[in-house]
Parts: sequence; C-alpha cells; structure tokens
Amino acid sequence: MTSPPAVRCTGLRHTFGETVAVDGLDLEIPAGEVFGLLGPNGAGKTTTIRMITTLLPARTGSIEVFGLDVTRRKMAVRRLIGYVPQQLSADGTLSGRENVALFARLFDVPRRRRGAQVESALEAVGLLADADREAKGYSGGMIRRLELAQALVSSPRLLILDEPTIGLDPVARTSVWERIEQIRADTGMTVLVTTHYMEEAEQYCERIALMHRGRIRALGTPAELEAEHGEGSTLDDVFRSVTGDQLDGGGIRDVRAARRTARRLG
Ligand SMILES: Nc1ncnc2c1ncn2[C@@H]1O[C@H](COP(=O)(O)OP(=O)(O)OP(=O)(O)O)[C@@H](O)[C@H]1O
Repeated sequence: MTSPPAVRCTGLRHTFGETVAVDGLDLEIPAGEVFGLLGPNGAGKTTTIRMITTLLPARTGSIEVFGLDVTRRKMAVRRLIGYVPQQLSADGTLSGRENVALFARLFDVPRRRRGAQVESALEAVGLLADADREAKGYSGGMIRRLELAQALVSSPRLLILDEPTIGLDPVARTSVWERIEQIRADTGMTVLVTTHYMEEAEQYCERIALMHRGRIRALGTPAELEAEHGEGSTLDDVFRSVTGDQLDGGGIRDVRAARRTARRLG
C-alpha cells in the first residue's frame, strides 16, 4: 500500500459572509515535500492553512492529513502538525527555553521526553547559546527561529509556516531557510510554507502553487512553471500573468510587516 499524502484537499471552500476566501481548492502534497503556497494578499492562503491545521472548520469539501480526515480526527491531526502562524506566538517575558518548554507541555510531549526534545528543538534552530535570555531581547530572525523551535518540539510530521520570513532582513531570511532545510534533511518532515518572496520559493520549494481569488491557478516545480509560461520567464512573470499584476501590493505590506516584527516584542 502506498503511504497517504501529507495533505489532500478536495473541493475545499470557505466563505466569510459574502467573501469567498477559498473557492473549490484541490491540492495534494506528498509526504516529505517542501511545498510553497504563493499568492497576493487576500488570495486565501491563510484561510487554507487554518483549515488544514483544524483552526477553522472545513465545512465544504474535505481535507486529509496523512490520510486522517481533519473534521473527524481533529485531535489526531493536530498531533501531526507543527504550525508557525503569522502572528507572534512567543512570549517576550519568558526565556527562549521557557517558551519552547511551554509548547512542549501544550502539545503533550510526554514528561520524560520533554527536556531532551526542548534541547534538541533549540539546537535545531541554533538558539542553544541564547536559550536563557528573555525573548524580548531577541532579533526578529531569532524570534522566528524560536517560533520554529516551538513548532518543532512535538516532532511533527508536517510543519506549516505562514510567511516565515516576512519582515526579516536578507541575512535573517537565509538563516531561517537554512534551518528549515536542515530540519527537513534530518527528519524527512513535510513542509508547507506561504511566502511573498518569489526568489525564496524558487530556491527552497520543490513545488509551488500560485493561488488567486481562492483558487489554485498554477502548480508545479518552479522550473515547470517557468517553462510552461515561455522561454526565459521568471516566476515573477508567471505570478503576474496568473494574478493580473498584483505583485506590487507586497512591497507596501512588507514594510508594514517589517515594522510589525520590530514592534512585536516591544
Ligand atoms: N476572519 C475573517 N473575516 C472576514 N473576512 C476574512 C477573514 N479572514 C480572511 N478574510 C477574507 O478572506 C479572503 C482571504 O484571506 P486570507 O487571509 O486567507 O488571504 P491570504 O492569501 O492569506 O492573504 P495575506 O497574504 O494578506 O495573508 C480575503 O478577502 C480576506 O479579507
């Protein structure tokens, strides 16, 4: 028997009042893949992710995570997922180690394994040396890596990251991605990531889905998408043609997000 995909969405739809956020989405992510979900602001990426993580109900259509239905097997699905949301999930008044230990308790990591898993998650993101400092003294990149450690402490099989590098400088962005790559190489974990940065998607994601107005408009490896679009095309070109040139919004948003990240821990 072949093993089930990490994620399978079929006919997924979600509305907020009149707004159709996700509009009949079909998506399959094989186990072990690094998959990028891209799209302009409001495309429906976060709504899709929140349904996969069971934080929003999937009322129309279905989602399976490693073969488990998210509606019927909610708790079992949650145990398989590590999630780094866009919003801050670290507590600035706690040390790095205390933050990760808190998540270990929240995610029911067995007591006898907790200490070792906290240390190994901190090590995986390169924060052992700073683990006893209060998180409010961390840089934006360190906070993101701390949040990554929080998501990793329960040894998830599927790691979901919503804009993990938004608002970070290029050095911090590279450092976050290098950690993600290393963790993936060490554990074989499946990674589902949303990003606005085309060059990051191109460099780090094996396959990409371009989402627009609640639907997937293009899907494939970066090379496939570029080749399909025409010789010499970049992912930016593909994205522009799919979305009707909505890329520019990201610029303003990035600045806002950078400010937000800088303020996040006061
Ligand atoms: N809680 C909510 N209540 C009402 N409308 C919402 C809510 N959350 C999202 N929406 C709307 O649903 C649509 C999809 O939003 P979503 O956040 O999923 O997009 P996104 O692709 O993640 O965008 P971004 O890149 O800005 O995070 C948008 O039109 C948004 O305004």
